[in-house]
Amino acid sequence: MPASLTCYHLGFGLADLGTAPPTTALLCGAPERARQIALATDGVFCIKPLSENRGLHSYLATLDKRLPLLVATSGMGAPSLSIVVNELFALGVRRIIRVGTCGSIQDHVKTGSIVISQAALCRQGAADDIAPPEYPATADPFLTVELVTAARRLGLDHHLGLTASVDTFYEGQERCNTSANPHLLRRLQGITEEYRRLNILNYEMEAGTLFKMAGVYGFSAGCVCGVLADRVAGESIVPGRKDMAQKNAIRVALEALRTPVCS
Ligand SMILES: O=P(O)(O)O[C@H]1O[C@H](CO)[C@@H](O)[C@H]1O
Ligand SMILES: O=c1cc[nH]c(=O)[nH]1
Repeated sequence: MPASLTCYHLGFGLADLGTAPPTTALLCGAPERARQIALATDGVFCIKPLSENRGLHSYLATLDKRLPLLVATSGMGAPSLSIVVNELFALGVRRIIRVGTCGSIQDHVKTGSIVISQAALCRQGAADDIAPPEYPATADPFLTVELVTAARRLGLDHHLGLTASVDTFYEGQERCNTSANPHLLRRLQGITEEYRRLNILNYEMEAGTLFKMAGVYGFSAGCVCGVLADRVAGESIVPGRKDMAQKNAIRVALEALRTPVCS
């Protein structure tokens, strides 16, 4: 990509990334989480905010003044993530860790803990524009080992397993009591129980498409999410769990980058 070009959606280009452009990105659904990582996390030094175009807050940073890091926002859902990831790849990013939040659908996966996704059941329309539905949505195994090792080292309650990535927070995750739409399509009624029996751990809305893009484009992707909803007990976000869940997901991602065991 020519240095003079600005990515249309991200709102910055290679010329903004200095002489050693980051090849690693942390990608959050929420702009506040990107801001928190870049501006209020031990060991992360923000070189400069890059853009807030369309609410996609991005920062140029380093980890421990050593590893160049892009901290970016994907927005919610796969269509937005696909645009952001496409443009990050064009800028030379080759390793992406999604640092997200999720809802647990298993009794043993408690709120406040974290889930590291080894692969995703990808029920996402955007991903079908990139690869066929049956194309595997898998995380980079080495990066995933780094995330699990980091969680262990930090002594955090964590789970490694399968994630369901879907397009909607309400209908697609079988919410009808807390949704403005109480009518669920027949094919979605009972879907959470079905996924539970398939040993899927959690619901979120981006990992599957990220993993498929990683396979097709040729980059390394991982995903760590803090659990803030207990979908065995109910539909709502559990108050008071969000901060800890997010903080733990951030800690795991940074620790994985800090102390790699696979390379
Ligand atoms: O907290 P983030 O990273 O946005 O992730 C989760 O939260 C959003 C829904 O509330 C979706 O984007 C879902 O994947
Ligand atoms: O239940 C949840 C919580 C966060 N994000 C989701 O997609 N679902």
